[in-house]
Amino acid sequence: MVKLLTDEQQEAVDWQESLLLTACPGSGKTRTLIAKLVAEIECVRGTPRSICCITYTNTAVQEIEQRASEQLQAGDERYIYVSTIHSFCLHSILRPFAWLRPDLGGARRILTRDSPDFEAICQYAAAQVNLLQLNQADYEAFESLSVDTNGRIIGVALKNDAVCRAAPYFWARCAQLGYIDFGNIVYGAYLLLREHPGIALSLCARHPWFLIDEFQDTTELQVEMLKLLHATRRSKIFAVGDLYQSIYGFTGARPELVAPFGVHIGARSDLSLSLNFRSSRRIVNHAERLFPRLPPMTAAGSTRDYPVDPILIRGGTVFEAITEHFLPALEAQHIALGDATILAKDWFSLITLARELRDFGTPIVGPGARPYKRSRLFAQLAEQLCGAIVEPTGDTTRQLERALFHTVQDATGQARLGLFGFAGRQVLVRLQREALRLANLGHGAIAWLDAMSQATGDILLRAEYVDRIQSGLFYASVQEMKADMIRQKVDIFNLTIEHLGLFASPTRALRLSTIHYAKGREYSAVAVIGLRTGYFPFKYSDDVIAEKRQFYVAITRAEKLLMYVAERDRWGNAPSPFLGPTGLNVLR
Ligand SMILES: Nc1ncnc2c1ncn2[C@@H]1O[C@H](COP(=O)(O)OP(=O)(O)OP(=O)(O)O)[C@@H](O)[C@H]1O
Repeated sequence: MVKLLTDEQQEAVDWQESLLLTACPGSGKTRTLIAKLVAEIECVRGTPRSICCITYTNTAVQEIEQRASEQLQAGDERYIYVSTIHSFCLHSILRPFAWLRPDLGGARRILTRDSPDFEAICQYAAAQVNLLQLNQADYEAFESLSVDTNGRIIGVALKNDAVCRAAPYFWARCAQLGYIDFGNIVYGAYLLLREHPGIALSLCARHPWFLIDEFQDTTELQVEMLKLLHATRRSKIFAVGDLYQSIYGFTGARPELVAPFGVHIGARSDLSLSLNFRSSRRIVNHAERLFPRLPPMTAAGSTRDYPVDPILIRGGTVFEAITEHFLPALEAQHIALGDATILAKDWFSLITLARELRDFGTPIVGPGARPYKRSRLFAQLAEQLCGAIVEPTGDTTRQLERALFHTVQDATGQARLGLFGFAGRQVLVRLQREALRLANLGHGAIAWLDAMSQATGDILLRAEYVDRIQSGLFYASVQEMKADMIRQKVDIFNLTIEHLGLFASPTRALRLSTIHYAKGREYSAVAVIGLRTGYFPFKYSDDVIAEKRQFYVAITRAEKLLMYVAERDRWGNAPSPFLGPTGLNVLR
């Protein structure tokens, strides 16, 4: 099914040279990108080439693949290659060409926050510089370590002197244990591209177009890589983004690199998408007060005339603001809980609220909502199996397949791609049948978890996806989940299959999330919390405009209802200056 495009979207798709497209919030950036992806297949069909699309997160990759597949002819999937920047660097550059520079670590496992050795590696590196107690911010700084073209540290880690000093030990320890971190994946790929021009030639022979999503959040390293690709003169670049939505400065993103890059590659840059199909006119007006655009952003979607002004709630606690104002407003406007979100600058400000809302009986998803660690081996598959029992959706099989694949990978260290085929479906049918049988016994979620984790081990052992020792890991991880829940003071005997299923199909629950998580998403109703002086923007912030952009991203997620929450804090701080005369002017 071909989606209709506006004239401005169509003009961008039809442009046959490199293009930097500025797109205001809700202007159909993704729709335009997908239309370009599908349109350019015409020039590669029947060849070994494909159109390469690089986007920011795995979720965005899945969304683009899925939405594109609705418009593709049978067999055309092979002509699109959608990937995150890290996956592109790893699979298209580092691994195939690692033999040119084995020291760059192309053959190593990827180190993520969930890797079993992550904390031990950080602690080892920190100890080398006499940092003996690591806090959350230190782990985050290690996790986001990234470098510029000269290998110098950039981004948030720069503000953490101890982590900067510990970084060489961190990288050396990673190498020793056979890991590579995200920062070095991109840096290693850049070095290979720079030192071996043949690599760029081979990539450009394969991909006549590179489509780049969220270009405002690109780093110097990524810009330099694109320049090296463009220098072959064999590929064109279609980059789409919005400078006002650049919120990844902490990973080294530099929106000021966009314009010079456009000039460098001779890209057209006068085209912009200015119709917002997401938000009501009243919400768009607020966004325009924050960052007036040229041409102005205009509400053009079905919610255009929605008659509710954004609301400011001040004083009281966040919990009171949500339960006494936001939830009743959702009910009055007939907005489902699953269509609404509460946004905060960082996830720890959501933890207490999550606990209070859980006790209040409001179904929620997001940080603090899960009473156990998400990384527990059996957690993801258990949630998906429960979701399939409680509320199967059109996407259930696909999500189950993905969960099963990841669970087997975590248990065995092996990527068993066969799980996405017929053999995987057979295992899934067995798992689902057993999950349903056990749920029908009506003994509650804890008994279900115990029995189902053992059954999963047996089914996967019989299908030869795990060995005998690995088959016991699922039950063991359920014991860890139980311990997590007891620590969180959850009444585990009242936990139901519905509770577990909620995390798999969050359409019935209110989502609590950070603004970064919400980027690229849209909700009928949004409450932005923490709008206090000193906190938003942070009183020691050296980049208030970056925080203003973050606030801009938050308010432009809303379609119909927008609520600002300036809760009371113990220092009696006034509401955020973003709400005052220099910002939205909603303070009286
Ligand atoms: N030509 C169009 N006609 C009608 N609706 C459209 C059109 N283009 C996009 N939309 C709708 O507008 C909404 C926003 O689209 P999308 O999420 O792609 O915007 P975006 O530009 O990526 O936004 P943001 O940058 O804020 O994340 C979606 O619901 C989409 O279906």
